[in-house]
Order: sequence, then structure tokens, then C-alpha cells
Amino acid sequence: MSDKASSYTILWASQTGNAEWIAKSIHSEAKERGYVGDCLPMDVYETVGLDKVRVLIIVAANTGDGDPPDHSLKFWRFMRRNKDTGYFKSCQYTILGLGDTNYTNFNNTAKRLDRRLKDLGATSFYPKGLADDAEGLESVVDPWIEKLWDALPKVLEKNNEGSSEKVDDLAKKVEEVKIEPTNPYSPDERAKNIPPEAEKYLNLENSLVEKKKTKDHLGHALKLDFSGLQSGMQLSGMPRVPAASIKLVRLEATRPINETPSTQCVVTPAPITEASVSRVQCLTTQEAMKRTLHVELDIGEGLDYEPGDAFGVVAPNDESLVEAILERLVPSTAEAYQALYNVEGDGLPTHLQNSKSVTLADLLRNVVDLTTTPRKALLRMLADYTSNAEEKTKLIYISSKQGVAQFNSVREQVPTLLDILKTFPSCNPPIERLLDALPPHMPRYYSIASSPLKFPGKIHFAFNIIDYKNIYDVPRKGVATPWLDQLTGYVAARSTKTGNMVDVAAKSIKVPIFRKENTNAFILPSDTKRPLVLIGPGTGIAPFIGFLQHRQQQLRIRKSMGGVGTHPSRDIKKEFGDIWVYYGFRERAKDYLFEQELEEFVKDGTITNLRLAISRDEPENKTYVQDLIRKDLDKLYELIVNQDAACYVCGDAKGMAKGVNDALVEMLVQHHQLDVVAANKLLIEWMGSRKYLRDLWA
Ligand SMILES: Cc1cc2nc3c(=O)[nH]c(=O)nc-3n(C[C@H](O)[C@H](O)[C@H](O)COP(=O)(O)O)c2cc1C
Repeated sequence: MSDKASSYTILWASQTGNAEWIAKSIHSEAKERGYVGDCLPMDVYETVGLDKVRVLIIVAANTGDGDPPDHSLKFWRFMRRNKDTGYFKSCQYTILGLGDTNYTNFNNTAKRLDRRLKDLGATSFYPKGLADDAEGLESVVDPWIEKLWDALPKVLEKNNEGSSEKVDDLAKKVEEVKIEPTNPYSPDERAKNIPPEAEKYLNLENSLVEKKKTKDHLGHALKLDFSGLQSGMQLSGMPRVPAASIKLVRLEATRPINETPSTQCVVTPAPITEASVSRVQCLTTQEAMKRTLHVELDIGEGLDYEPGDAFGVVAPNDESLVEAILERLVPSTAEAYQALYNVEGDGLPTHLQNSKSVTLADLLRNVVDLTTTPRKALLRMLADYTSNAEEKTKLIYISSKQGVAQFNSVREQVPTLLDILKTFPSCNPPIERLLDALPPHMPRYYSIASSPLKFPGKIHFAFNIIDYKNIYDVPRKGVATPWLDQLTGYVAARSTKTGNMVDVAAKSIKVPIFRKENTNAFILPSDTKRPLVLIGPGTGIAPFIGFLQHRQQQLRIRKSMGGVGTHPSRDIKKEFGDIWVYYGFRERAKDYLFEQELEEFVKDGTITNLRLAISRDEPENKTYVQDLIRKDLDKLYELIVNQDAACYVCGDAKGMAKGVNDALVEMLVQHHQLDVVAANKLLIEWMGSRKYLRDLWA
């Protein structure tokens, strides 16, 4: 009998859908190649009987500060608590990590898992891959999967030789596309590729003729240089076309055109609450580089929170973009807003699991992502629905190994789906296939910038409106922040030093939100005596406004209870540790966020020391928070090491968080007699003991 295993298990841990999608693609290709196995989210590991698994493939992403995705925390607890060094002795494994080099803890989850599996007796059958979202996951993921097919037969038996041969041929065909510009992709062939369900609502004849495109101005054709693409060229390394698994089943009922779309199709980790916007304020002046809004939501009794928590906002894709894509792809936009469907299919991805009784517009508005950089597999799939031979070839080229420069150029231009369709006018994919290939539309998370002690029943948050031009001067915008700006009526930029919050309660503006579990313990220590060092430039100050309000209120409550002895007020103050705040912005007159509030915290003693790093008031003397920290190393050493202060960092993962980390390493080298390696190790220990906490974004 062969000593190879007869089946594999794929476990995935995903926060925003990439790992899920990649794991499922591996699973579907493995099945086609004749292997047998399962593909499961990490949180259901108990159903697998992990000690029996002989071939394990893990696809793991990161969130927070090198933390595992939220849904996999139970698995991690199990792995940490497992002390049986032989638990995985019959398991051969490999790991594909999805990370981002903008974060200091690059691919921490995959690296930790690798170590832990080895400690528990598992053996690696194929080296781990560490993909980097900063440069495009594909450049590591695609070759890693390709070589997995060479490694797998050494540990795993094929159960279905017949099917595998067919697939090998198929794979070969996909790998080696020979460019034949004179071979047009006919409408007939295209029709063959449209799943039968799609034909029920797609009038194929109509969809292939030019339609009036009233929203066409919204799309911008990409600027791409195809001079490297030559006739007769052999192309290789294309991603596989995502399996056609989604079916749209048309229902009898229709939705009245004037009915407000609901968010019931959105899959969120906690139930959605409709919160009313009560007040709003622009924290920056007209002349500031960025526009920053401060919004207050009325949450009533519905949502408990503590400072440091975050919450999710369910923001729709831009409606005119949704409409323009529908106008471009379906024969009747009106129908796309009214006809109801159930989304069905084997192993539906998580984000499609609530898509019942939905319109095509609902799906594009709330379920799939229309604005993030396209995956290569999407471009490859679009090629299959492109009738013009030259355009089709270009799409295949961009998704191939040879077209990597063009793919990078696509990424750089941050196109919407409409831009891609505009670049390739004869491309007409059915909506089902888009659902197969587009990433999930994700909720946006914000740190709460208030304390329930100061604002019971309310939450505050602050954010920059994402609105910029790409390298070719084409306007680009975010999803949630321009939507919130529009929803709250584009309040005027502040003109005075402080500005006031505008009461908009009467407008009954609703924002769908949900609670986010605080998985990284970014909360105040319960002991108020413990000193704090809070480092957060820009909107990184937001959670600290909540921390400071909380401490301010705690102090007021404590004072109102009165004290004993000759100096009650001084004795009470001793029950509250010092708070040092490092805060940064560009220009004092334009983007000093929460200026009035911070000054009040200083005045009433909530903040012991407010250190302001201003980067543009004196262009020759740019100061960042890490520069101020470097100036204060001896005092900070006293506070952090001798007085056991907890140190919090919030904001940009790359420049700021790295700079602050380096400054803290310097502090430990200078004052704690450690070398750089030992100092870094101590900082990691502090993270584990919640003395050094970071809430970062790229
Ligand atoms: C809020 C956030 C925090 C992240 N933190 C890290 C990190 O600390 N280290 C890292 O290597 N990648 C980090 N990433 C990058 C993700 O691992 C990467 O984008 C991955 O493709 C996400 O996969 P998913 O869609 O399956 O969640 C972070 C991404 C986000 C959005």
C-alpha cells in the first residue's frame, strides 16, 4: 500500500476575502486535477479532527498588527494551548501567507503558524510562500500554486487519474496561449460561455450591440503600453479562470422601483444597526491638504462600547458607478433595479451567503468590490467574454507572466471595474461571472473617538475623505468616506480656530453600522494609576480622544466622591497616572484636529504633557512624532520602564509606526543596555503583555 495520503485539508483564515478566494481556487483546481479533499475556514477546525489530517494546506492572511483574522482566533487558542508535541506527527503541511510589507509584522500569522506546526510535530512538504499585497499578491501566489502541483504528488495520491489528465491538458492550454490576432472571438462562442441561468435575464442579442451609455463619462480608459506584445508570442503563467460556480436564479417577485434598497444582503460579523447622524463637523480648513470629518452617531441603548473599540460602517459602492456598470452590461437597467434573484452555487463564498431576493443593483452596490485593484484572474476571465480579438489578446497578455509590467501599470492606475470595461469596449461578461471573480465589498472600520462616560448613547469618529488623482491625473475616491461626506451634506470647512459641530439630527440621516470585536485589546488599562504614552498623528489621534475623555470623566467622578486628609484633591490626582500625548499634523492653522479639546485636556490636567510634531509650519524643520520621542528618550524611559506606562501607537503602519518602533528600540539600547536585537525582542514581549499596543493601517 502507498504511504501517501488519500485526501488533503485546506484551512483558510481571511479578513477581507483574499485568502478565502485563493484557498477555494486551490481546492477547485486540486479537485480538477484528481485529488480529493476539503476546504474549510479555520474556525471550523474542530469538525476536521486535525490530528488525523495527513496533508494540510493553509492559506492565512493578517489583520491589525500582524494578528490572525478575527474568525480564526479560536483555532489560534487551540494551537497555543496544545502542548502535545506529537499532535501533528503524521501531518505534512505547507502554508501560503498573505501579508503586506507596509506593516512591520510582515506575514506574522504564516510565520507563527509555521513555527507552531513544527513544534507540534508536523513536517513541511513544500516551503511556505509569503505574498505581499503592497506589490500584488499574484507575483508570489501564482508561482507558489504552480509549484504546489509538483510538490503535492509526493505526499498525496490522486483518486481520479482520468480527470487529472484532462485537466493537465487544460492547464497546458491555459499556460501556453499563442497569440493569433486574426482569430476573432465570435458572438456564438461567447454565447456558449454564458451559463443558462444568465440567459433568462440577459438578452444576448441586445447585450452584444452598442447601447446608449449615459453614465459613460464615469469610466476612464486606462493608459497602457502594449508595445511589448508581439504577434506569435508565447504567453505563460496566466492564472486559472475562476470556476463558474455562481448561479443567479430569477424569482417571480420584483422590487418596486421606489423602495429603498436594504443592506440585508451584506454579510457582517455582527448584526447591523441603523444609527442616526446627530452632529457633524469638518476639522480642517479649506486650505488644508486633506478634508477631515468628525461625525457623531446616535446609537441609543443599542451598542455597548469602551474607548479603543472600533465599529464597522456598511457603505455602498457609488450609485452612479453601479448604474453605469449595469447600463454597460445588461439590456435593461430598470430591470436590474427591480427583478429579484437568489444567488446559488456550490460552496458560495462568505460574502454571497446572504444574497437572497436581491436585485443585480443590490449585488453591485453592496456585495462585490468595484474599486480595488483587479486580480489577474478577473482580467483573465474578462478575456473570455471579449469579442474583439485584439482586446482579448491584450487582456490575456496583462494576466500573463510576460505582461507583468502592464499588470503593474493597471494596479498603479487604481481602476474601477467600469474603467476596465471602458478600456476593452467589446468585453461583456455576464453578471454571474463577475460574481465569481470580483472580491467581496468590505465594510469600513473606524476607531471610536469618544467615551460613553462623556457621550452616553453616542459614538464619535473622525476620518479623512479619500479623494485624490492617480498618476495620470484621473480622479479617484474612496468608498465610505465620500459617501459619508455626501450623506452629511458636505459641511463647510472650519474657518475659525475650533469650529463647531453642526446639528443634523432633524435630517434623519441613517448609517448602517455594526459592532467590531476588540481583538487586539487596544483599550485603557483598568488601573487608572498606570501612566499612558499615547502616540497618534493625524486621524491616529481619534481613539486617544476617547481614552482622554474617559480618564477626564473618571477623574471628575472620583473628585465628586470627595476625599479625606488635608489634601484630598492632590491625593485623588495621585490615583491617576500621568498621560503623555505625541500628536502630529502638517500646519497648525489648517489641520490641527481636535485642537480645542486637546487644549482643554491640558488645562484640566488630563494630559500631563502634550507634544506636538508639526511637519510643515517650517518646511526646513519638519518634525514628526518619532523625532519628538527621540528627544525625550530619558524621560520616556523613566515613564515606560520605571513607572510601567502602557504605550499606544495609532495611525500609519509604514512611516510612523516603524519610526516610533525604531525610536523605542533606541531608548532601550541607550538606557536598558540592550543590543538592537534584544531591544526588538523586548518590544515584542511588551506587545504580548499589552504594554505596547498598536492600531495601524496601511
Ligand atoms: C487592517 C489591516 C491590517 C493588516 N496588518 C498586516 C500585518 O500586520 N502584517 C501583514 O503582513 N499584513 C497585514 N495586512 C495585509 C493583509 O494580510 C493582506 O492585505 C491580505 O491580502 C488580506 O487577505 P484577506 O483578504 O484574506 O484578509 C493587513 C491588512 C489590513 C486591511
